[in-house]
Amino acid sequence: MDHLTVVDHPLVQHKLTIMRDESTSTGEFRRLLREISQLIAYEVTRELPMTTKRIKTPMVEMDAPTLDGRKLALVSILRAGNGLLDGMLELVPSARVGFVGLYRDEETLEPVQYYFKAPSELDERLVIAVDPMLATGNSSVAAIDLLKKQGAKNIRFLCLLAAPEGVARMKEAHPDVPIVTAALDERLNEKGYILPGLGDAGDRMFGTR
Ligand SMILES: O=P(O)(O)OC[C@H]1O[C@H](OP(=O)(O)OP(=O)(O)O)[C@H](O)[C@@H]1O
Ligand SMILES: O=c1cc[nH]c(=O)[nH]1
Ligand SMILES: [Mg+2]
Repeated sequence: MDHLTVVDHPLVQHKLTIMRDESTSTGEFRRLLREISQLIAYEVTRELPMTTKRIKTPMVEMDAPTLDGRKLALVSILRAGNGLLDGMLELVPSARVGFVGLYRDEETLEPVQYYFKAPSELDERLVIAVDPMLATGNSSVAAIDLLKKQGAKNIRFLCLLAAPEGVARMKEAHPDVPIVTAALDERLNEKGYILPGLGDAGDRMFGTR
């Protein structure tokens, strides 16, 4: 997989435009994030290993394709990652789920960790870390550091918006982790927010601030 994949599907781009619009309500924002997550999930899971199993249709027996290997692990970077997680779990209900609790210190833009819980046997699973925003990349780099420390070897990062600064930081720290996003935006502002962006994803999802 390429280091950066931008999912330019018309439905993704249409929904993203509504999410960016400041007049979109919290409920609508959350619903759209869930919908988009399923469309991006399609891309990030495209190369899952397959095998076949013998089944009987009402007509004949056949060797039918089925997913191979360990159940995949979805890891949500709290809080905003949960918006992507919910949609992906509807698509892959058997996935194991982990959580990395991080928030960005507003002054230093450094991540502050408050929680970590990962599924077992991470080294044998495809691990998909999800967070809508890749801004400086400090949070995603820290989350992936933790996942690697826990044994994860095959990791992908799924987001909604990426800034060039965050993509470069991820490429430097974790060149083995492909990024799948709905859009690559222009840049960060002086406070580390993505431009044009959509504002604070967590606040828009949960109606805080
Ligand atoms: O790439 P970075 O510069 O690290 O910024 C991105 C992080 O910022 C946001 O989280 P935030 O800290 O606002 O926490 P929240 O999800 O709890 O609102 C976002 O969901 C990412 O985790
Ligand atoms: O633009 C940004 C940057 C970081 N976190 C957000 O929620 N939005
Ligand atoms: Mg936030």
